Amino acid sequence: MQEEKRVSMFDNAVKQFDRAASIMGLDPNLREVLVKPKRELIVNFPVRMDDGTTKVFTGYRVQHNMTLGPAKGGIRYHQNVTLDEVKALAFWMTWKSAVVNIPYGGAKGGVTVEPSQLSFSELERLSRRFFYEIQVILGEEIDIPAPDVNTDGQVMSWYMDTYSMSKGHTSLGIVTGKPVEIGGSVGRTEATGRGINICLQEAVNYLRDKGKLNKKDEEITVAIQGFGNVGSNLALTLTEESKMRLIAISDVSGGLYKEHGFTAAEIRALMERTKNRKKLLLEVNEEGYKEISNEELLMLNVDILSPCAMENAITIDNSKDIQAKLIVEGANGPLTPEADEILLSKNVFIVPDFLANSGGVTVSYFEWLQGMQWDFWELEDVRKALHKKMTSAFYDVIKTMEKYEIDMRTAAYIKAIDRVATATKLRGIYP
Ligand SMILES: NC(=O)C1=CN([C@@H]2O[C@H](COP(=O)(O)OP(=O)(O)OC[C@H]3O[C@@H](n4cnc5c(N)ncnc54)[C@H](O)[C@@H]3O)[C@@H](O)[C@H]2O)C=CC1
Ligand SMILES: O=C(O)CCC(=O)C(=O)O
Repeated sequence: MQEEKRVSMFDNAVKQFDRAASIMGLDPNLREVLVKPKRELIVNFPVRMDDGTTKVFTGYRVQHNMTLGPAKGGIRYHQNVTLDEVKALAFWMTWKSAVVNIPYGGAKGGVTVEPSQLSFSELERLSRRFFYEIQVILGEEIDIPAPDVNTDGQVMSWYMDTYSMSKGHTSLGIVTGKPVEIGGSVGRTEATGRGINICLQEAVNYLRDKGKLNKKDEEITVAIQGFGNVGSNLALTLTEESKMRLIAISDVSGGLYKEHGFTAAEIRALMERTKNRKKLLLEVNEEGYKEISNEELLMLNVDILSPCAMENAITIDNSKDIQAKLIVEGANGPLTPEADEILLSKNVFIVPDFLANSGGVTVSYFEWLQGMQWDFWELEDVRKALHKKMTSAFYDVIKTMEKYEIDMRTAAYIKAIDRVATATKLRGIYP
């Protein structure tokens, strides 16, 4: 595990790309162009703390590729954020936008900070100052941030306000994931989880059609790691819209197990109680739930596992003990390449992260369209459009997978690389 952690996340991501590039016979000159990030910005910026002292924080914004349209991707606040991590996440954003066929490139940002150590007003000062610092490379048609780990609608509101103050007018298109009251889109908060559930349901349909899963929905068990924006909204859509049994959930504080499955009402209540980053286990102590650790959750005897927390949750060490037959990756990069290989060799069907979690950026795109036109959609229309985009991307990738007889991650790369490579060639590699 130590060995794996020292490996660069960006290098690991490039290994995935290279596998697809070699299968599709990508021109090596194009490979050079498509792998390297276009811009990498590092900012060290001061924040006044409540006790009157000043702390200097480090933040990043990486724009990986902008061929198909403006760069797009979230900003995370976490103590482990590094340039290498942000580069990998920006890289995946390029292929995410391309695979779901929206006119965006890829970017990502982050600040190295443990946000639970900040007061509300320190968080606001940090957010405003960071956004102001990276504004030099942002713009409504250049690079549009969004929420990621430990950032939310409130942080997006401060970003939008900071940018708008410097422009002298309200700029709705500069950031997505805003609250609906200030130009956000209905359906954005739930979008990533809802999109993962669409992929999960389609993967089950596909495996049933192929005779690889012979269970009714009622007999299918699911475990979800992570109960933040992504994991909790997946839990909610799954329990509301299918008969599958969600038997385990978890967050950083640990997990909860319920043999007969959580109901949608229970998930709603847990979401309400864990609002504002309160921890699942510290908030819940009723009977009926059994406490389990995150490691135990991953190894449960379930049909479907969805890691929706952080990267590298499943490694060379624990992958051998995973019993799920279907993994739908909600987080970005939850499997190390070694774990991926081990699970594929055990015939586990893996729906890759940048396809499965592309519902968030898809509804961000809808939000951006609405904001740029000052014209807003109904929830039903957002959900319908999301469903159409996700199912069409899912089956595009399935067709590619069957054509080359490869795994779904490599197929998703081939589909996405092909789109960006075609656009790059049409525009000209050496403008
Ligand atoms: N928010 C979004 O729209 C999107 C997020 N993602 C990815 O999904 C993942 C989760 O993001 P969000 O839900 O937005 O973040 P969040 O900050 O809302 O929630 C993160 C969750 O993971 C849990 N967690 C953190 N460290 C953990 C650990 N070591 N073990 C178990 N649980 C742990 C937290 O307690 C929390 O429940 C990240 O990989 C993110 O990049 C991907 C696509 C879009
Ligand atoms: O909504 C967006 O623009 C991007 C969300 C994100 O950061 C991701 O999909 O990883």
